[in-house]
Amino acid sequence: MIVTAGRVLACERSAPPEVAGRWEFPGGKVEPGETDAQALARECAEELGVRVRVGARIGPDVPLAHGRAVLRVFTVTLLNGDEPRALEHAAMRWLAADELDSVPWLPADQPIVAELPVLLAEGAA
Ligand SMILES: Nc1nc2c([nH]c(=O)n2[C@H]2C[C@H](O)[C@@H](COP(=O)(O)OP(=O)(O)OP(=O)(O)O)O2)c(=O)[nH]1
Repeated sequence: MIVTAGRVLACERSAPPEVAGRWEFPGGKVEPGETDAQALARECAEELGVRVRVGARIGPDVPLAHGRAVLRVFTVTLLNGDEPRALEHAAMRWLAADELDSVPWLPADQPIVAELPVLLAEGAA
């Protein structure tokens, strides 16, 4: 989860068809031999073209529908003034706390998104 000036970066999936058009936090699967933080930093570079420092975990681990993995979200800080670009997503938006419901999040994200207004108010980044 990337937060800048009280807004969280939401990304629209372009594929596969069953989840295209749904919104998510940038990230992806942990590869063998990677830590969670290494995987997240790699995915941020691949998907957004940014360098990041991975911070604290937020929200619960949410089991994914297929039951073989969990969704785990961390705060990350952008490094060196890097600005995210949607290299693999259909679109990207910076959402304020009162705009979180303006996009259709993936189902697994909803318990985490529900905690964001409090985290944003606390200045999580
Ligand atoms: N990155 C991300 N994935 C999410 C979120 N919510 C959610 O249900 N998912 C699911 C979608 C996918 O089934 C899985 C992440 O897989 P992915 O396809 O993004 O992973 P990846 O980048 O490694 O892709 P690939 O190499 O397997 O093609 O987690 C979310 O907020 N962010």
